[in-house]
Amino acid sequence: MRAQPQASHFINGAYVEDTAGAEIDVIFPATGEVIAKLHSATPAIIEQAITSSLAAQADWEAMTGTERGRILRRAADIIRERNHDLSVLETLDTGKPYQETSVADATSGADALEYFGGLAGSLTGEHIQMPDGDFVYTRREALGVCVGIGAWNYPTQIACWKAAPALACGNTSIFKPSETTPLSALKVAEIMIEAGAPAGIFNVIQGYGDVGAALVTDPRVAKVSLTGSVPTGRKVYAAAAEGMKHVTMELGGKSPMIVFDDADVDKAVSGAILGNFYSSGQVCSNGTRVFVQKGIKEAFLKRLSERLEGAVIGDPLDPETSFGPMVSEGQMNIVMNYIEKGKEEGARLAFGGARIDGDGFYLQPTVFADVTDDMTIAREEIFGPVMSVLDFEDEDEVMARANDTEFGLAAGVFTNDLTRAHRVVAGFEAGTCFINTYNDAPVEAPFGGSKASGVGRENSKAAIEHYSELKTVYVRLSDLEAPF
Ligand SMILES: NC(=O)c1ccc[n+]([C@@H]2O[C@H](COP(=O)([O-])OP(=O)(O)OC[C@H]3O[C@@H](n4cnc5c(N)ncnc54)[C@H](O)[C@@H]3O)[C@@H](O)[C@H]2O)c1
Repeated sequence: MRAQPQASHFINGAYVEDTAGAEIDVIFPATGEVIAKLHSATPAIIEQAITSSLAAQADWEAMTGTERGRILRRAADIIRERNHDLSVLETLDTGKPYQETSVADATSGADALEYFGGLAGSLTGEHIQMPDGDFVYTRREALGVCVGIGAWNYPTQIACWKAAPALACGNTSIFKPSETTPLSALKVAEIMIEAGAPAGIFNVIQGYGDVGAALVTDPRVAKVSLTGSVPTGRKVYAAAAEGMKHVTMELGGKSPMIVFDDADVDKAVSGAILGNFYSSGQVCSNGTRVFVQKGIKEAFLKRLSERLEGAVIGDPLDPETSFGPMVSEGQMNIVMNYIEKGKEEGARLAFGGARIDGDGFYLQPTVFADVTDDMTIAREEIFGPVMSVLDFEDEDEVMARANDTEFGLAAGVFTNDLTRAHRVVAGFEAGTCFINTYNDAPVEAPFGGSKASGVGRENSKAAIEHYSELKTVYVRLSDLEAPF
């Protein structure tokens, strides 16, 4: 199986290569096969990307929002037309089942391009009346060159969630995908040109962390948006602060999901499956600490095990497969270590817990019961298919325990008592909350984290504030006096 792109980078409307850059092997996680070989960006490539992005910015911003929006919406349409091919590529790159990529990856990217394309024509400043005829107006201006740095779990979606609002606001965008999943962002860049985008407004360059760091520290870059882990976020945020750059940080989590004993058990089990095993558990907002009220704990665990037996584990390109491999051997080993820690620290293995034999990086969906708050598996982000089930007695106790974490990305509650549901979400220290559902992330709704899980919001109108700034203009029509 080969998925070799024309070249590693896409700059100024064309594929570009520089074989002097460190090699990047792209591996199909289901088989371990190398499907493409790319090169990390050299300083010369980084320079080309920034120069082209800077050169394109003023003319792009000078277009009307409606014109910019039309191009983004055309790109969305092309992505939808090619959803099958793009989804196959995403599956090869990430190992996620086609059953998922065909509905949640390219389509989610297209949603962002369509939504922000639609908003672009309506972006305005405001008029503020002052006494004696004076007034203030604000101009909503682009920031300049915006850098996006991606994680490997949703490569197309992350590229589009960062590029679409940036471009809608008149910025240009440089995207560095994760070195683990570099393929699909190149396709997005190709499609932008096909949709009529001027060369240079969306450049993609590959590379390891050092390429990301070079982009973040370049004084010509105005804004950095990172999707990645908290440790990387701390480094990138600090480097951006040095240059007083705007940032959006979409980082990791260890989110709680609380199931009260009046909840519909089957729906709660569905929520727990969606919030732990979609994308083989490689989702930042996953509700990996599932607090189940004591009265329904055994019923919940029994139903969960029955439902997990129904997971179809296999070739992710087969549309029947519902559970694929981990993205890489390294990530599989990290998760295996956590599973061992869970056993050592006394959690009860209720389901799975083993690697599946073969060349691919497959793990079983895994559930630990009788987990306590101090266990490593209940404190650290695992980023794999490992659910921790914890017991609780009452609401006050579970709220304190749910919030006792440095993370604050997401949180969910399952209950049939609506008053309690709203009280509980108001008490969650998290940016994105769910009632009787888990992990829905439509483009119309803000998405992001509190506490160590992030800064800023992606999607929705809220993202506009993070990709533009207001210039204030005071206009005096009254007499102007001075003390001397
Ligand atoms: N909140 C969200 O929206 C969201 C979404 C997906 C994933 N994530 C998080 O991402 C993590 C998994 O992804 P990962 O392993 O690719 O994360 P990571 O932090 O290892 O890498 C993220 C990106 O940062 C780059 N990078 C690494 N060091 C850098 C540096 N010093 N300067 C600039 N860039 C640097 C990497 O090359 C990669 O492209 C998990 O913690 C997950 O929760 C968050």
